[in-house]
Amino acid sequence: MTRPPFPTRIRYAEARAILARVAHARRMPAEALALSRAQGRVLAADVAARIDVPGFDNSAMDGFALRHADLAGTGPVLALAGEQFAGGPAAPAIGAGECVRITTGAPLPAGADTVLIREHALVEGRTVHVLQVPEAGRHVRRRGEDVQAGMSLAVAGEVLTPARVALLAAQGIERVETARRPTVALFCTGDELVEPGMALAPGQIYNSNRDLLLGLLREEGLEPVAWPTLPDDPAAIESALRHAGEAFDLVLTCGGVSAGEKDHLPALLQRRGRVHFWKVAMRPGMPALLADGGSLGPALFLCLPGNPVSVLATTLALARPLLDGLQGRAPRRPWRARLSSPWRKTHERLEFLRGRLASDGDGVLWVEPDPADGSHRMRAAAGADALIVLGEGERDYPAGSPVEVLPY
Ligand SMILES: Nc1nc2c(c(=O)[nH]1)N[C@H]1C(S)=C(S)[C@@H](COP(=O)(O)OP(=O)(O)OC[C@H]3O[C@@H](n4cnc5c(N)ncnc54)[C@H](O)[C@@H]3O)O[C@H]1N2
Ligand code: MOO
Repeated sequence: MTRPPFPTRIRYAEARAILARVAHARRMPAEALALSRAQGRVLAADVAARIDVPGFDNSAMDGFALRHADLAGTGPVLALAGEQFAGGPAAPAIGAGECVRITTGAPLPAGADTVLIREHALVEGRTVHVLQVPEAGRHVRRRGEDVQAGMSLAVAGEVLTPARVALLAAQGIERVETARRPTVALFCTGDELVEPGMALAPGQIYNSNRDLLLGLLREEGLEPVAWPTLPDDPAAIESALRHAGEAFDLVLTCGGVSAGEKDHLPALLQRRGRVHFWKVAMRPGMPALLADGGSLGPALFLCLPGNPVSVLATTLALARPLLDGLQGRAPRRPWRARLSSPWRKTHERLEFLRGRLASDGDGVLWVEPDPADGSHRMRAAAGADALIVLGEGERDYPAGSPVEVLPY
């Protein structure tokens, strides 16, 4: 048997390295987006602060701005000299023995250095009795206390979470450079597939991978386009993939990528494209294939196996790193948990087992592996909320073993 001219039966780490290299070479271009539409995007350029925040010393509470030096002695009394509301006209500077009524966020009047909260004051006409003396500087938010102009606020590769969007909005920034999102065409293949809502003939099954893939990709913020299900017919597959290959950044297929007589994708991509790898030593998900489209078009092709749990595992373990890489996203933080039950791993490949996460009263994260580990057993995957990654090789994992988990 001649060796194929591409990596095959490779280790998962090697597949990740190839995905990273291919993604780097196909980086999405940056596009400037209105900040209000940028949530969830990957930043394509660093952002530095333009202004100090707070922009001026201001009150953290509703109450009275005063000079702390005036509070010496017992039962201090101050003269109410004016008012300073947030966004209102500036109050005059306060002099000795005076205070100014102030609201939260209002600039501290000149001369004031401390705020007395409303609840600790008794007001009689223009006189304010101080019931409880605050520490010097209390309830004052200093200019630049949170952000100083020039400091780094966000760096390329970070995802714009709502909090990061708000941080940039507080700078008056209205446009940001983000990585364009890859466009994704989605194909399910197989003569046995019937869409939900139709009647099943003998030997047919419902297409469940389409909704699984649409959901997983939408959770990544993508807007995948599902194409009609493909029959196990080489000419029909070639024609559809060529159309998608011309129009999308990524063509994602599921099914028809293994060793069967009806598995046409590997031959097609070897003939018309350039295969980066086929078959990764992982379970489930072994038959996954990555290729450049070649004469099928400029798209990248990632072909996932058809078994539903394999789709879940390969999407999280292969497609997601690829999509992250295409957008220049910084590596995600790994999650670890302890196995609630022992597990005996009896095969060589890297395992992506289904498990359910729960944290205990001590704040330790545990994961309960589901013994229903067949790659067709979607009920176990649906009852779980994480994939448990177990290293290569046979091994006994006692209860309590720390393991990496991919929550979903
Ligand atoms: N001789 C070998 N047989 C198989 C191998 C192998 O290496 N040598 N690999 C096995 C592994 S591992 C997997 S995973 C599957 C993957 O096969 P394919 O990618 O070719 O997928 P299909 O054969 O088309 O389908 C597999 C399975 O999944 C069902 N399926 C497919 N699409 C959908 C869908 N959209 N929704 C729900 N279910 C779907 C399909 O009916 C099959 O039952 O191959 C093993 N065999
Ligand atoms: O790799 Mo297959 O996905 O084990 O069932």
